[in-house]
Formats: sequence, structure tokens, C-alpha cells
Amino acid sequence: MTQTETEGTDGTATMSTNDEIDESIRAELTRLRDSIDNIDAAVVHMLAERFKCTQQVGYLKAEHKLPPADPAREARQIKRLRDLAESAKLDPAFAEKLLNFIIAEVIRHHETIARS
Ligand SMILES: C=C(O[C@@H]1C=C(C(=O)O)C=C[C@H]1O)C(=O)O
Repeated sequence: MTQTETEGTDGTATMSTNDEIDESIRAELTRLRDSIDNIDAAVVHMLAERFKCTQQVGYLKAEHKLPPADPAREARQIKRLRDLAESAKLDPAFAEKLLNFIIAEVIRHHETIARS
């Protein structure tokens, strides 16, 4: 069983099991996790909308024989997202990695559309 160090009423450190965590700590954890769940749901919905748009771009490109990837556009997006991340106090390297991960999937979709 996992043990957690908590401060007792006399100020001394006591060990409590996961099942015995103070009710107020449990409530705070639940509140934060509820927000995390809402944010995760928003991320999924936003990504779904983004992929709907990129799918339309994929069809447009295939129809007009344009290449699946546009490195110049990607470079502009990465610069923009890194700047946004910095002002939001999010690690810009993480923001760049995330965008590159999403873009790679989009390009894969565009290649599939172009072959179809
Ligand atoms: C969606 C496009 O296709 C690709 C995917 C991009 C993206 O997911 O943002 C950006 C540039 C392209 O490499 C596009 O050209 O706009």
C-alpha cells in the first residue's frame, strides 16, 4: 500500500496510507482532477475540429495537385506557437514538439488522400 507523509495536528510528520488521506486534501485533488478532465475533453474536441479542417485542406491539395506538406507554412506556425507558449509560460520546446507531432499526422493523412 502506498504511504504519504502528512503533517499531524501537533506539527509532526505522520505517515498515512492512500485510503486515509485527509478529506480536505482528497476534495482538493478531486477538484483539480475534475478540471484536468474538462481540459482534456476540450483538447480532444479542439483537435477533432482541427483535423476536420486539415482534411478539407488535404482534399483541396489533392484536387489541385499540391504537395501534402508545406514546410514554409509549418515554420511560420512553429514560430507563432513558440511565441504564444512563451507568453503563456509554457515550455516553447514542448509546444514545438506537440505541433510537429500533430502536423506529421496531418501530412500522413494528406498523403493517403493524394493516393486515393
Ligand atoms: C494543413 C496543411 O498541411 C500541412 C499540415 C499543416 C498543419 O497541420 O498545420 C501545416 C502545413 C502543411 O505541412 C496546410 O498546408 O495548411
